[in-house]
Amino acid sequence: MSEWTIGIIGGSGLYQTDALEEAQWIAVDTPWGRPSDELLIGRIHGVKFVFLPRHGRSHRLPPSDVNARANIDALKRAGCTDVLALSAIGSLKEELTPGTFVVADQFIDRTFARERSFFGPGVVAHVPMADPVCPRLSDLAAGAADAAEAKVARGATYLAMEGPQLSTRAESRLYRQWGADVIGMTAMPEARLAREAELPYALVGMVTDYDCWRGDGDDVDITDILSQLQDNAATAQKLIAELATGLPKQRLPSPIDTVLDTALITPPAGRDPALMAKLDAICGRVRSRQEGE
Ligand SMILES: CSC[C@H]1O[C@H](OP(=O)(O)O)[C@H](O)[C@@H]1O
Ligand SMILES: Nc1ncnc2[nH]cnc12
Repeated sequence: MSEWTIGIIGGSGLYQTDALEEAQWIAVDTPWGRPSDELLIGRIHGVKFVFLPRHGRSHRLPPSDVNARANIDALKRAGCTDVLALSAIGSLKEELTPGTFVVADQFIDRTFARERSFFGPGVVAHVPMADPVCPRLSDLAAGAADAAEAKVARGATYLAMEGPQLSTRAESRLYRQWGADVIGMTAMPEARLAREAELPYALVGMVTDYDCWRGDGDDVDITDILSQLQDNAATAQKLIAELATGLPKQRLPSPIDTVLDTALITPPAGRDPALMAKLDAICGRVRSRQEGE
């Protein structure tokens, strides 16, 4: 058993959090480049939290330019044990009304212009993604959203699009036929990279709009999104504080903590030392375990 350190990735509208005590912004560099911003590190009820605004504090990074590898590496390097992502999303279902907090459990990845793995020539790993989120953290996040008095929907398929433009009506309707419930631009490859970094990941999407599938003359418009974002962000601040209150005192291990034990298939002798050095935060645990064998 060990302590929790919770990484929070704040999406559009969520650029800092007031919930942290003794909070400090700390600059972190990574072998993958700079994360979106400095990390805001502090405690809530004694639990360490590390907050990172996904688009930067001044929202200067569009979705395709968010360096998700640097963000996940920085959170791992800062000692995070688990990562909760908070995101603005469009709804593809009538019942998922604006303001609903949706705890995603599946993803469809339609992104195409992003680095999606820490691994590559010289070090090969194939992590399982059948269940892309951590059920324990998702439950805790859903409980925290309830406690923050949000309308909560548990279990949803999030379609990640490249953006930055919003969908055409035909795309929006196609995604509904595919079974997607909500749409956004950032959860992929973030969730994949968290898994490669052995970080249990959960995503709470906060509905800002109905996208454009309804075709009722009330299509998504950025002004509406921004106004709903502000309401959602106020509830998200409460969610973060409630998450700290609801965490079990000690953190039991998760199977995700050790996923590279079987997923990393290049044997130690065949690994490229330069890439292994770059992977120090991501698979330092496996390396020291295997080299000690
Ligand atoms: C301004 S709405 C579009 C923008 O918001 C979402 O980002 P995030 O997931 O970081 O909240 C969405 O995916 C788009 O990037
Ligand atoms: N309709 C939408 N499409 C993609 N990303 C979004 N983020 C918020 N609303 C969205």
